[in-house]
Amino acid sequence: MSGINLPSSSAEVPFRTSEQRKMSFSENPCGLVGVIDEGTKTITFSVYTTPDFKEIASHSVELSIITPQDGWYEQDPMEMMNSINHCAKESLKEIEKKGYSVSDIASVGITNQRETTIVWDAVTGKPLYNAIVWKDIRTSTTVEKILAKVGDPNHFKETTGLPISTYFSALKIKWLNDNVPAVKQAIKKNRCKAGTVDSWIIWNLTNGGLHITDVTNASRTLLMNLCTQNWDPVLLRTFGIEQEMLPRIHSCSEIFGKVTNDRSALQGIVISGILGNQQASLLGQMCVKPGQTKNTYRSGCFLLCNTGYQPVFSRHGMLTTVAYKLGPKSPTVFALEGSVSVAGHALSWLQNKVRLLPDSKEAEKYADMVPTSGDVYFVPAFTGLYAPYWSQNARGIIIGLTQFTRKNHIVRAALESICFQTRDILECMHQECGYEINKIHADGKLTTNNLLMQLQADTAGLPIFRSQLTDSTAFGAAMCAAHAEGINLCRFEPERRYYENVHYDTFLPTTTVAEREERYGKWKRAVERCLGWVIKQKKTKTNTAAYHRMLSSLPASIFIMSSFAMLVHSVASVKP
Ligand SMILES: Nc1ncnc2c1ncn2[C@@H]1O[C@H](COP(=O)(O)OP(=O)(O)O)[C@@H](O)[C@H]1O
Ligand SMILES: O=P(O)(O)OC[C@H](O)CO
Repeated sequence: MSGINLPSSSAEVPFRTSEQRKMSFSENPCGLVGVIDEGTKTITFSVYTTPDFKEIASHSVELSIITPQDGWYEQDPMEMMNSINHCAKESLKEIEKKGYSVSDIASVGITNQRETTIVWDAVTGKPLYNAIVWKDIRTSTTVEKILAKVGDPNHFKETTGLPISTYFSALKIKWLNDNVPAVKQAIKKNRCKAGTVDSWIIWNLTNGGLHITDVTNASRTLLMNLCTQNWDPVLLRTFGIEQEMLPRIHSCSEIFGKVTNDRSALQGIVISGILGNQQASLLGQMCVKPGQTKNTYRSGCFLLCNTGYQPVFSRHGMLTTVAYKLGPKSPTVFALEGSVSVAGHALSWLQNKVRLLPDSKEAEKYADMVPTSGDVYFVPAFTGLYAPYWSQNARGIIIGLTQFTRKNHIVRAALESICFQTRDILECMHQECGYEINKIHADGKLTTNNLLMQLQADTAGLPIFRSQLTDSTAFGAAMCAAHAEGINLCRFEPERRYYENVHYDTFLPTTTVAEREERYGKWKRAVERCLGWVIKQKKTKTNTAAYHRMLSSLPASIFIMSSFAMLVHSVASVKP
């Protein structure tokens, strides 16, 4: 099957004849596709039929998050693998009830939370540390040091499309190398492997046979050159990372290999798709033409605008990222992305930490009990703010409280914060890519919240098209896997899927321009107040060690002065 030159959706590829279909289906007559969706909060395994992509089974479990210190987010890589296996087993039971068997699954696609970084021992296959999750900010001191040297947060932007931020994998690998002796040792012995979650999953499924990633995940590391789509030697040197540690970069859709791990429920199945989860939902939403835009509302919120074959470099805080590359010989399609680190996570916080909500699923009910947020604004900058601010020193704020404020107002303000953050992105996106963004395709669990969708339309002044597909991310990954040359289970048919199969609920704006601008102006004032809140990073155990290492390289007089300052600090922190 020839590669399909998306996004020019008119680049037609002939339908397979029934003879060809029989041939390619000879091994797997039912042509099912499985998807591992490893999100920050939830792991799901689902199974789709082809070529109509009906979901016939799905099983999810929540993944624990470990927060050893404020701003640190970790996950257990072994729990990830066990959960994936559990979900796969449960889904396989479901398909068996429907008359299928595991051998009907022709291939499996993987989509994952991006930037989250894992290092492991190539010999034992064991993780050398917990996964450091994308929103973790332990590397903020390193970021500050790099910024002090290079001056410009966009120093690597032309090469990578990304600003220097705690968000990206390079900083996390550097931290692991600098702070975890087991990692340092493994690197010395040439046994250390590193990667994003997709690489870890594939390494495990193939018993260490494959150490690979795809171009979308690699484009989120701050180590990949967007032009060559390979690891950049200058960046590797800058972060002190050996190329041997890193996976080989592939396209998103090709036959990578088979699951060989005999403990995996997926043993014997071909792996033919890898895609970061936000790129997968861009595909799943059929945003395949330049200018088409989607926003996914999950723990975070990620708005991507397809910019076609040319990377567009942002001057206003958007990221330039690879959207997809559907085969080794297919062209690379790029996107501009506005990333919001806290969306649904704000609701989880209201539920689990401050207990204003019994369940984030009930946010709509609670927020709907009041007609407005009562002029309360909630900026959930728990670990700083991502796009377009990129401020690691911002912290959360709830402002505008009066004696009349009820918890319902705060819940409503949390929903509005998701909408205002999206508006922040839209403001810049339009200036950057020049496309008239006249509607947004919305997906993700949070979009079941009708009030959120209406508030989004009212805040952005744009119609929101909510996909009725249960999961655009998994759907995008399923299409990507089924499209791979040699698997040939589907032809990527944006037009047909768009108009015939996927249905949308539409939410139209009900506010006037003046109302929108007034409220948005207040949001911007609230944001201003939370920027730069953190003046000095708190010293942690580990960065105290790094601090001492740094001190040992300074002249003695400075050392004495610094030690005196630390002593004063520790005396001051002793409680009476
Ligand atoms: N039905 C729902 N209504 C509103 N919010 C929801 C609902 N279900 C989940 N959420 C929110 O969505 C977020 C998690 O979505 P999920 O898709 O599981 O995340 P992830 O992509 O991080 O794995 C949570 O932060 C939770 O607050
Ligand atoms: O797991 P999600 O849906 O919050 O997505 C996380 C993103 O991929 C992080 O960049």
